[in-house]
Amino acid sequence: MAGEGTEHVIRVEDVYYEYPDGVEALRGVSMTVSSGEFVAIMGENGAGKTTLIKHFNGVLKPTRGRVLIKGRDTREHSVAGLSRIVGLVFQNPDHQLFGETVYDEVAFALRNFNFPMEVIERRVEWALKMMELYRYKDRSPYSLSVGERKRLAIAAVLAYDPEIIVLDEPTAGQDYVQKEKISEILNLLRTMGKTVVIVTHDIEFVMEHVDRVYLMSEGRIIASAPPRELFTQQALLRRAHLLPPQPVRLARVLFGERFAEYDIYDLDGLLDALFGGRHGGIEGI
Ligand SMILES: Nc1ncnc2c1ncn2[C@@H]1O[C@H](COP(=O)(O)OP(=O)(O)OP(=O)(O)O)[C@@H](O)[C@H]1O
Repeated sequence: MAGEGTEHVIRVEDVYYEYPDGVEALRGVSMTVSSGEFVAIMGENGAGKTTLIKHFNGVLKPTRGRVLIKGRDTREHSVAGLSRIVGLVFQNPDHQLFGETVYDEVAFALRNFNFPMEVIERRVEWALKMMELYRYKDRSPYSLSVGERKRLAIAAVLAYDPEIIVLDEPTAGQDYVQKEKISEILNLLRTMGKTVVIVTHDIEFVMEHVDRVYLMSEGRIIASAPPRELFTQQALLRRAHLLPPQPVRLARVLFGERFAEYDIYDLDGLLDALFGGRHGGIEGI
């Protein structure tokens, strides 16, 4: 986790955003993300999560308030310039497919950012292999499945190596094996010192990967806390239409009032409480 005094690479200051048709999607949002931090933004459908992250590369500019990316006010910088620092993978991968082939798709940003040819080749091959798409490199992106297209959009961002990576619903539509793959990528990004923001409804994924959760509801941030603190607070979760992780819910049923005495946030914690460490861990299940 990034320590105190670490540089805030994302700083959102009292931001309001109103869509042209009058929908007020953000209502006074303030938040920060430190360098190297992994943060999740969670909340009910329509809470404003996607609207918020679209402010990080300047696709949307605040109606009121300001967004600073590494100190740069997004209103004074181009989307292209900000995108070099912030790689954003949209919820719907089709919104960011441009290339005729899978290879071109990943090479697109690298060419735009004028990387040398040999670097482009190396990076594209690396990113496609990471996302297990290399064998499709000559195919049209539109011939891929939805899950594969999502991984292609992630590969395209990984390839040009931005400092901040923002993923909108990365695990949606991915099977168990590919979800593990995305987990591996996140672990790798952590060792590389990247800053990562994930928008997701996937509580288990959040428990595994993030340092801090910003909980949103109706265009506002209603809480900011490490996942373990947040996921035991039922009233807050209910406001954001989230359920605690299943092991936490089961532990409440099993242990009632004594629940708080145990260290239960995931399945391993529950198994420890039940069997005192005499179990094979969740891998055996
Ligand atoms: N282009 C748009 N024009 C008008 N209103 C919009 C537009 N995009 C989003 N909204 C509205 O803004 C609000 C916030 O939407 P947003 O997509 O940011 O929510 P979200 O938290 O990402 O939701 P979800 O979990 O469903 O993806 C919603 O009321 C939505 O209907």
